[in-house]
Parts: sequence; C-alpha cells; structure tokens
Amino acid sequence: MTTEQINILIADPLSEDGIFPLRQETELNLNVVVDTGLTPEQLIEKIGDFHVLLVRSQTTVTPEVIKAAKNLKLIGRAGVGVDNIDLQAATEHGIIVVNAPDGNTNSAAEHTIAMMTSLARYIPQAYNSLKNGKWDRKSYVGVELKNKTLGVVGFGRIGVEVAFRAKGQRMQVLAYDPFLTDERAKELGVTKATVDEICEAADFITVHTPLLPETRNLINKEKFAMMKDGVRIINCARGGIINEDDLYDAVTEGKVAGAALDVFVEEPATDNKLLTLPQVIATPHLGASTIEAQESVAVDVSNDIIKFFKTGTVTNPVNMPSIPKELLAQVEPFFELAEKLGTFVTQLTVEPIKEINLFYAGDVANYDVRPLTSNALKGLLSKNHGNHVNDVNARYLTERIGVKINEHKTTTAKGFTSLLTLEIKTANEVHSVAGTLLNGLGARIVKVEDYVVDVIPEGHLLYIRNTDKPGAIGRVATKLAEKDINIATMQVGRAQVGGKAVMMLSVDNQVTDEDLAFVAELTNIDEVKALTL
Ligand SMILES: NC(=O)C1=CN([C@@H]2O[C@H](COP(=O)(O)OP(=O)(O)OC[C@H]3O[C@@H](n4cnc5c(N)ncnc54)[C@H](O)[C@@H]3O)[C@@H](O)[C@H]2O)C=CC1
Ligand SMILES: O=C(O)CCC(=O)C(=O)O
Repeated sequence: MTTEQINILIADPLSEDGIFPLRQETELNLNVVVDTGLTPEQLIEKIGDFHVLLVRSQTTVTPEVIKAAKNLKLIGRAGVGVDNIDLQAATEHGIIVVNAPDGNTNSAAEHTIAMMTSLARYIPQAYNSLKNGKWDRKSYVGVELKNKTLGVVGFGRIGVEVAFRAKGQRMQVLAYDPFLTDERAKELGVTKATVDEICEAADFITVHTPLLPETRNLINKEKFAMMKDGVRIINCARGGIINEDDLYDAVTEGKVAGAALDVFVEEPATDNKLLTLPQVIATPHLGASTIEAQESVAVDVSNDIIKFFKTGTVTNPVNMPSIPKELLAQVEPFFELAEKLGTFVTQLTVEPIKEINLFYAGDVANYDVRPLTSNALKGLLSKNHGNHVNDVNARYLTERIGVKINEHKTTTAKGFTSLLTLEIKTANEVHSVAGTLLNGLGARIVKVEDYVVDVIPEGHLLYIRNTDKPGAIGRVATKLAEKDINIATMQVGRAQVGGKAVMMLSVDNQVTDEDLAFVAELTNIDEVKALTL
C-alpha cells in the first residue's frame, strides 16, 4: 500500500459512473482532477504535476506533452484507438499506455449497422427534407440489405460484431484481416477475401482497422476504380483509412452511391468538403458514444490505473506485451529472478555490453517470455539508469545503445523444471549466470560462468574467482573477519580438482573497495567482486 498522493488528470469528458472506481478507492491516495478542453499549451504547462493522464480521442498526447510530463507513469485511453497518443515517446520515457479495448465494441458495431441502414435508406436526407416541410417520397428510394454483399476490412472485435449483425440482415459477408484464418472465417460464417476481392464484389464496404501507416489510405483511388458502380462505403473506424480526396471524387463521379462517415482525418470536422455532398451522411465521431460504452471504457481504464499502482501490472497494456490472466500466475514468479540475474551479471564487467543472450529452458520456454526479458534488461540497465528503467522502456533503452538482444528457447532444462540463463558479451569478455525457482524455496542462482552454485539472489554478495588449493576458503574467511565482515552463507564451486574455482559468499554488510583489495592480496585469488542484489 502506498500513501503517496497519485495525481490523475482527466483531460477529456469521461463517464462519471465509469470513474467511480477511482473515486471510491481508499487504499491508494488518489487525487482526481477533471479538466477538459485544455489547449495543447495548457496541457503541457499542467502535465508536470500528474502521475496519470486519462483521455478519450479529443486530447492529442504529443511528444512535447510527454517531455513535459516529468512525473507521468501511465496514460489511460478510455477507448480503443491510440492514434492520438505518441506511443514511441511514451515508451522512450517509460510511460505505460493502457486502453479499454472491449468496452465500446458493441456500441461501435451497432453504430456501423445504423450508419449502413441509414445510408441504404437515405434516412438522414429524408429526415432533413421532411423537417424542411417537404413530403418527398421519390428522391429517397433506397436499397435493401438482404442478399447484398458486405465487405469488412479489418476483422477484429468490431469487424466481427458488424459481420454477425449483417448476417442477421441476411447479407453475405466477405472479410479481410491479415490474421483471419480459413477455419475462423468458416466458424464465423463469413468468406475470407482479399481487399481487392472485396472491392470487386461488395455492395457495401466497411473498414474496421486501426489507423496505422499500413492502413492509411488503404481505400484509395485505385481501390475505388475496382469497385462496383453504386457501392456504398462506411467508415466508423478512423479518418484516413479511406482517402478523403479520392472518396470525394468517387462520390462526385457517381462510382460511389453514398458514404457514411463517423470519423475524419481532421476532427472536429466542421469544414470537410465531404460534408457538402448530399450522398454523404455523417456523425461527429459517435461510434462509442453510448451510456453503456462510456461507462464500460472508463471503468476498465480506472481499474487498470488502480491495478497498476497496487501491483505494477495492468490488464490492457498498449506499449508492452500483455500477459493473459491465466499465464500471469505462472510467469510472475520469474520476473524477480530475471531481474536479479540481470542485476548480477551486469556487475561482473565494467566494459560496455554489446550483446545479451537469454536462454529460456524447460517449462518457462512454453510462455511468452518477453516480459521476463524486459525484467532481465531492467536489472541489467539498473547500474546505469537506476529506477528510470522499467518494463515499458527496458528493451527500447537497451536497443537504443546498440545492444543486441537474443532470446533462445528450449524445452529441456537438464535437471531443472525451468532454467533462465543470462549471458552478456562485451568486446573482450563473456559472462553468464543462471537461475531457477525451487519449489517452495524461491529463486536461486545455480550457475555462475561455468561453476555450479546454489545462492539466494539477495543482499550483499562476494564473488571470488580463485584456484582450487587447500586453505583458500579458510584464508578468505580469516581476512573478512579481520575487516569485521560477517559471512552469512558460503558456496564454492570448481570446474575440476585443483583447477579454477569460485566462491560465492553472502555477507551482512556492504564491502568497500578497500576490503576487496585486502582479500585480493591473498595468493591463489584471481578476482574479488562485491555484488549487491
Ligand atoms: N468510431 C468510434 O467511435 C470507434 C472507432 N474505433 C476504431 O475501430 C478500430 C478497430 O477497433 P477494434 O475492432 O476494437 O480493434 P481490433 O484490434 O480488435 O481489430 C482491428 C483489426 O484490424 C486488423 N488489421 C490491422 N492491420 C490491418 C490491415 N492492414 N488490413 C486489414 N486489417 C488490419 C487487425 O488484425 C485487427 O484484427 C480501432 O482501432 C479504432 O480506431 C473503435 C471504437 C470506437
Ligand atoms: O472516445 C471516443 O468516444 C472515441 C472512441 C474511439 O474512437 C475509440 O475507442 O477508438
């Protein structure tokens, strides 16, 4: 439990019911400030005082905001799309970004269907006409959805829900997603197709991808040219997935019979030329604007904020690997071991590290080991970066200094259920340390370089490399006693009788450089290092 005040800035309008978990939290000392509608300059000026920033899609979290956010630990996005947050800058600064991927799926899918139906039956146009005093039944003869083909580009949470509903309207559904397998398509009752096949065959096309460099302008002039005359287009995902200029041309040329847009390249989209076209119907980014979705996404991010400050983990991370709940219990105990191995091995050299090899052997190799690697890197970098390094930026910081990271997996661990080995290479040296978790006993270092040991990875350790000669152990113990250094445990290991050997001692207090030199004077001692874990 921490009593330190955690300042949370809510910069976009969020459901008050949704942030109830933050309001009622008693274990953490949360200070929730709601300040919506800040200008970018005001946000930059304010953000330095906050540990958490909570946004929807209105606030743009730029690199400048992140640079000014000296205390920021977490950015929460109450929704799915994170294209309004500079993820690269957040990651570099070790700020975790979380979103709420599930809470608005249903609302966005329902909105898409509402838009498609409105488009097919000219409902907004007819409504306007009637409200303006006209009884015009001729101009608004629509088309049925039944037996028409809907092309869904991006078959994730929302795309799939849209397809279910479209099938309820007795439409045929073609779906494209790079991750869609034949089996899953069959299971969901849709036909797998390429984007080009969708363009050629669909009567209605709806996009449900995130806005990424690969999806920007995914539907463009070339794709419109492939489409059937009279095709209808829906975008309730992100402005820019469909090229707006090309869509404008396709509508004015009569290729596209109509478009339904909830999202725009520039929002608020009060001045968009597409809105001047009678064939284009639109809503102001309302896909997720339902009481249910807003409550749900705000509850999800609020719970993740609380979880983060209580446990250091989150359910919906965007800029670090997410660990399924059922796996977390199995891999979490390895986090500390991995970090300790990193902290240990980095103290064996003073040379810059060029390459890091992580060997995951045994049961642990069955898991997604990236979070373990992050923890190992956290330990490795702690010598130089202190507590500025965390799970979010550990890999980035390591790679930024040009260090190669290699993960290796093997399912056999020679006598251990699981074994983690961390090897570092410098220009002139190679060092390694291996550790395991002993059932009921916790973490152990079981190998240092080529020597088998059994050491609890905590506190102050002395690592001594020596030649295996009688009396070496006694002489080290005597020297330490002369310096009033108490030995708690001692482990020895050797490659062969009379050959190179190591001693690993855990001692009760920190050993000074002077004490180390005093022990190093002994004959048959090659190296003495003090390590703190
Ligand atoms: N209008 C609104 O208010 C809302 C808009 N959205 C937008 O909808 C998007 C989709 O949301 P979800 O379905 O929840 O996300 P999701 O992550 O479940 O699905 C996105 C799918 O797009 C696919 N994809 C990625 N690159 C692709 C490509 N090049 N071509 C085809 N498919 C590709 C992914 O494989 C994934 O299956 C969000 O990223 C967000 O921008 C989401 C909620 C509300
Ligand atoms: O916050 C909103 O209402 C927008 C929702 C959205 O676009 C998203 O979740 O990606």
